[in-house]
Amino acid sequence: MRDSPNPSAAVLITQVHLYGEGDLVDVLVDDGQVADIGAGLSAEDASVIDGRGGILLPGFVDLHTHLREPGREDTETIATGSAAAALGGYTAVFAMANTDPVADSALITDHVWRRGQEIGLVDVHPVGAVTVGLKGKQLAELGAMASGEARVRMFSDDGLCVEDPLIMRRALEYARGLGVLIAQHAEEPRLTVGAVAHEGAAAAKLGLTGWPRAAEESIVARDALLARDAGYRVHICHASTAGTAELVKWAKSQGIQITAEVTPHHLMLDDSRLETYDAVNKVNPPLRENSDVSALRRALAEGVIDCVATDHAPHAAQDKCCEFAAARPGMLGLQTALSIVIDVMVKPGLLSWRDVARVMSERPAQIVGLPDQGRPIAVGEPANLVMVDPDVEWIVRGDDFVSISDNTPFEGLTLPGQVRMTMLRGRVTAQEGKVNPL
Ligand SMILES: NC(=O)N[C@@H](CC(=O)O)C(=O)O
Ligand SMILES: [Zn+2]
Ligand SMILES: [Zn+2]
Repeated sequence: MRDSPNPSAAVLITQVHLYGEGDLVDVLVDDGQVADIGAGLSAEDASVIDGRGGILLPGFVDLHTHLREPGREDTETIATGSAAAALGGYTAVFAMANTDPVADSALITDHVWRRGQEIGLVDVHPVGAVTVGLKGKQLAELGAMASGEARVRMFSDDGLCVEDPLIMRRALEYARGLGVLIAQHAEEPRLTVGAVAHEGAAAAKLGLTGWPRAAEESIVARDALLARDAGYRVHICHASTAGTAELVKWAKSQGIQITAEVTPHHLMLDDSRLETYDAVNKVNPPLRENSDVSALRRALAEGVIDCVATDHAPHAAQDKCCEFAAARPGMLGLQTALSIVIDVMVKPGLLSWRDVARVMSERPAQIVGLPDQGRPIAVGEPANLVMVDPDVEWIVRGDDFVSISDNTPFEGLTLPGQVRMTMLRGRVTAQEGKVNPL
């Protein structure tokens, strides 16, 4: 575990419900750790944060984010993405490798890690590419990235699928030797040539080329079998169909080591959104049908899908405000993820607050093997925390986000729940909507 660069002063968080449960308590944080928990605590030198009955959870861990640095700093940087993460309640994010240049060497992955630490708002863990240049032909130097300063623990060609089954098989075998995670963007490219939207009635009516469910599900099934034979784990990025949930359930029932994430947008939106031809709704995998949305919610509630990951994908206005087919896929997620989860999962009773801690913090930390994140809120544990006011409602305005880009599909929506404070190793990184840089 890494030490905090400047161990912070003591902080007393008063009047919070741990995991939204039980009586109100105070939590004393000192030297980067939870030092005491109880009613009516006092501490001479501590700064006090009035919890006002808020909910205290372990800081969120995002297994899937795009920060666009290096290469597209006009759309997001490690600094602005870190700020968005802290404001969203995150204490660790995994930055995907599809940058320019691609993060397929320790030179790049170490740079991303160091830059994240300099900014100090969230631990930015670089994801290494599985193949050189994301080209799918030759394995990247996974070992060199894993043993670099960033200690890369997750590899993915996200944006593209590791399409060749032999390369995927080799990747899993190497990953097993290194103890790292392979995360697959499941898309059989021969089935998605020219595809821009979910293959269904909505796309047919609008004349948009369809991305069939089978393009995702065939890779999920294949990779489950490859993981079985490798005797090693595989992680499925952004599950988007009912069939993917069924396949993951089946694979788990066979003892196959498979895990899966779902995005907030796939938990809330469906392809009825396409009608406006507004490319803010264009994303990979595409928004599916209402029946898929329901199945994904159920699968997350039941633990078939392990966690929520944002797939935060900033894009410039000129890459979004254009013809639907020409627009880039992807949408912002870091600053809306919690509120969407509250709206579609907590409010209808599908998840408790303790479950929110599980799907947004504990499971992702376990899946990727982060020892200091997703820990219980208990004395002696690292103080990576988020405090939430579940009752406040707010209106989404892309312009208000700290991200450089503003491509949110939730523009104008009233959402519940606000992050009041985020803390990384005892240091407040965001409070009442403001970030607190080092
Ligand atoms: N999700 C997306 O639609 N886009 C992602 C790539 C990806 O996650 O596949 C991006 O990098 O913009
Ligand atoms: Zn992807
Ligand atoms: Zn992605």
